[in-house]
Amino acid sequence: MIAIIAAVAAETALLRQSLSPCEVRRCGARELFLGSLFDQKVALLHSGIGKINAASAVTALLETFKPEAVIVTGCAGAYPDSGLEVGDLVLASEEILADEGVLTPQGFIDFAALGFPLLEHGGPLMEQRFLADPQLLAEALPLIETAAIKAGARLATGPLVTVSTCSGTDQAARAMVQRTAGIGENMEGAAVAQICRLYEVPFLELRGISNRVENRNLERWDLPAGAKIAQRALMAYLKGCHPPQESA
Ligand SMILES: O=C(O)c1cccc(C(=O)CC[C@H]2O[C@@H](n3cnc4c(=O)[nH]cnc43)[C@H](O)[C@@H]2O)c1
Repeated sequence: MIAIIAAVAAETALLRQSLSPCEVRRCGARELFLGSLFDQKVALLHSGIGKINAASAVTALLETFKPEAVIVTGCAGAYPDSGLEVGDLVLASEEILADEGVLTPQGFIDFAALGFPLLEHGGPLMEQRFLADPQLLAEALPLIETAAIKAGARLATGPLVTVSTCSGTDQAARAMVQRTAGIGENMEGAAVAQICRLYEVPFLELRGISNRVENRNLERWDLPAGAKIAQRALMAYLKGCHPPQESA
């Protein structure tokens, strides 16, 4: 089974239309949609926006199921100089927890530099970056590249940054790029990646660009366009990838 997590229902409407059958079950405090998509068994969950919702949703899921992979989807903002525009695609090479640290007169100090582990699993994890599963990423890249070309969209692969306070100024966006080398920003990905690491479940993240990260101007945002391209590309991936081995 492949688990798909998005923040809100609008980010999975197309996926749910194609899900057959579409059985609705409880998963902790949330609804879980179970069915098949292109011969892949899929469990689909809406976490709600932000890291707390995302961590709680994926924890409830992984306490009940042992999926072969967890894929995060939805919208993201494109950082300056990423080459990405609204309607493009981003596949995360890694996820970065960008808020956890201390802002000092000398700049931001992350938890690793402070000496606090964010995760104790097989020893302390002294970093706040979580890699996408290399095998999933290698399989997904060509399939999503093809989907992007068909849709006339660009695809970029690189670090995605997870924040609680979104960057609503050009200055904040540039500072975040300088600090993280990220190509885009979201509010859930790193939380899901951290919990996947804890449960040793492969993690992948594919998002559609809904906005540039810049001086806040909602007239330039297009959340439906970001959600649509991400779902189209995710469907192309599910259609083309090998069904995962069922775990015992
Ligand atoms: O009203 C605003 O200025 C505003 C700023 C950032 C995010 C929002 C949302 O409504 C969050 C939507 C949802 O989509 C992801 N997302 C999309 N663009 C961004 C972004 O530039 N920075 C952070 N997250 C973004 C996020 O994962 C949320 O789930 C509104």
